Amino acid sequence: MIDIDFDKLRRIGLAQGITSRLGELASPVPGTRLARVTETQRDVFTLHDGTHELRARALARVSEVLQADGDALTIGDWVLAAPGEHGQWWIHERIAPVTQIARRANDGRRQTLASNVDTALLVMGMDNDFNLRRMERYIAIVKAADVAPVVVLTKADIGAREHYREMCDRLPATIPVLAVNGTSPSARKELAPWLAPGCTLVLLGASGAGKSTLTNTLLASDVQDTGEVRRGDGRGQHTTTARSLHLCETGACIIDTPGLRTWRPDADAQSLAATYDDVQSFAPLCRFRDCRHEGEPGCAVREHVAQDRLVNFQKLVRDAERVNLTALDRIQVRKKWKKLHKAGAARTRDKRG
Ligand SMILES: Nc1nc2c(ncn2[C@@H]2O[C@H](COP(=O)(O)OP(=O)(O)OP(=O)(O)O)[C@@H](O)[C@H]2O)c(=O)[nH]1
Ligand SMILES: [Zn+2]
Repeated sequence: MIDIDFDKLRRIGLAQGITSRLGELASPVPGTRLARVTETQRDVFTLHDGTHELRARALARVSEVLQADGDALTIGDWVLAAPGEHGQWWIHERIAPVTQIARRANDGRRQTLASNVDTALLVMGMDNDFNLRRMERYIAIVKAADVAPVVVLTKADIGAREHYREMCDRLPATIPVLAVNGTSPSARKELAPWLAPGCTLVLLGASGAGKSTLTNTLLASDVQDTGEVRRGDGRGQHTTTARSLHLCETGACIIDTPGLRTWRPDADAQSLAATYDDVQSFAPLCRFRDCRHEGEPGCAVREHVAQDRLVNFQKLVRDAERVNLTALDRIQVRKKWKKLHKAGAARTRDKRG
């Protein structure tokens, strides 16, 4: 039997996708408990089971299997854990995440950022840090991971308000854009539609963009609004002791991440291209079916999509293609050489024979 308290776990974001995966497990270890990873520190993990925080390590086979796939235990993951002999908890299984945001490090290794996330708050200041192209990259990366993007422009109180207009003009209307003062409680009201109970959000953006400020504002209990003072010991209701995955008053889970200015997408060119709704919807109207939207006549995409946005789109896709191609190319080249070598050896044999 696995120990699962659904009501309590729903409070820390347990959703249908994970429960059905749990039912599909071949042979779950008896006596294990379902819990969520709320903090990672090298090989020690903080888990939450809906009531308590647990400190755990992963069994070697769990980390090895994940590592072989370029995967790793990540904040937001759901795991099955059991106590060992000395009060130490062990992670016996990781439930395959429904969504996962990852990036490629410069050496090509995959780094996971957050698992089982519904919404990504893409945080950018309306100050010197403002950059339309970088925001478009963020959007493509999270959409390719099936996570819904919300653009949150911070420093509305001190930044250049026209940046808000620029962003709205640039992006398709399907992507929500907010301008907030992250230091003000009003930000909580503006973000309320994404803070429903059981939803998990991750904040992504460059260092100094205002992620931690916004997280703190979203986490603070609004005493004036509810007329209530925080209850309990801060566990379960408020995971105040956890640094990375926090429980918001509204019932949403919030993951704060370290600053990431740019990151290489962990997605192929095709899935990245598919995230540009506007390009995808106009492309069928181009005169040529294989239009690259690079100057062909009768191009509907060039007619409707802002030029700089299109240039950025093409760069993103080309970059992703190049990464794919180099890996593939290497295999192709190796195959070709092997073939030539074999043919050469066979010819030599024929001549001699
Ligand atoms: N006036 C104003 N200041 C803000 C706002 N958001 C953030 N700041 C300030 O900007 C600075 C950086 O904010 P942080 O929240 O630490 O930024 P961060 O994205 O968490 O940065 P890292 O933790 O390095 O990734 C702090 O001095 C904040 O007080 C805002 O909406 N208005
Ligand atoms: Zn075209």
